Amino acid sequence: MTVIALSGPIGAGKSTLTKILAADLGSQAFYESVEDNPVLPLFYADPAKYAFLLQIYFLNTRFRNIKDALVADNNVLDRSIYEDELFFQMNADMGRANQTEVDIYRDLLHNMMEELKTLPKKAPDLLVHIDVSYDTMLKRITKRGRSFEQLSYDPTLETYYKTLLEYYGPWYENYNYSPKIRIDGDKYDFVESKEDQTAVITQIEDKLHELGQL
Ligand SMILES: Nc1ncnc2c1ncn2[C@@H]1O[C@H](COP(=O)(O)OP(=O)(O)O)[C@@H](O)[C@H]1O
Ligand SMILES: Nc1nc2c(ncn2[C@H]2C[C@H](O)[C@@H](COP(=O)(O)O)O2)c(=O)[nH]1
Repeated sequence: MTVIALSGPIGAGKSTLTKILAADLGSQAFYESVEDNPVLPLFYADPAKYAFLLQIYFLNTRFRNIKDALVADNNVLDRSIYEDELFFQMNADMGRANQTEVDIYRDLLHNMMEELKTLPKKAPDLLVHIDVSYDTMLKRITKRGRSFEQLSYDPTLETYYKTLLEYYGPWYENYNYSPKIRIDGDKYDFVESKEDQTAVITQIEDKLHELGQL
């Protein structure tokens, strides 16, 4: 039983690599709630009003995903729960949540994380982190085309995305819930190039071999 979690900024390629990796390993893919997420468009329209609600929504849906993924065989999760606090901290630092909301959210998150310790597997076996530059991130957000994520929808998203990248660097360095591997998302086009796709899969499989998980 091997559980892999993807991490990385918006548009890094997590969902795409989750699909590729799950197909390659014969695992089940677990995606975060985006298309069916009723709060996400509200958040992008009015971040200060909906930051807390969106965070609670993601926490709830991700926790359900994790409970399913950590008890079944061979799964790939398209974002780790460990990134949730990064998002909320950043939004709070940008003035979109107050200290009471931050304190309540943290308490709830840590309370729920305690529950994970009772599961057969307490953390993923491997975190696969996709690193991207701002230019790559923006190119992919544009390519995917969700209207409310576009700079034309809200030009202040440029600052939001650049700040997000600044939070991700230290987050990845400090991440220690499981072994981890960094994929160069600028270098590898695992959508258009079969060769790049193979190179990325090989890096991940080599790491799984090294860990005795494959
Ligand atoms: N390595 C890559 N090279 C080129 N395009 C990519 C790559 N990874 C993802 N994409 C494209 O970028 C967009 C965002 O990818 P997605 O997997 O949805 O990102 P995430 O789940 O991290 O937000 C999609 O249109 C996808 O086809
Ligand atoms: N404020 C938050 N936004 C979040 C969180 N997790 C995801 N998201 C947003 C970012 C994207 O617009 C969308 C999907 O994320 P992808 O990286 O998969 O494109 O949801 C969060 O915890 N807080």
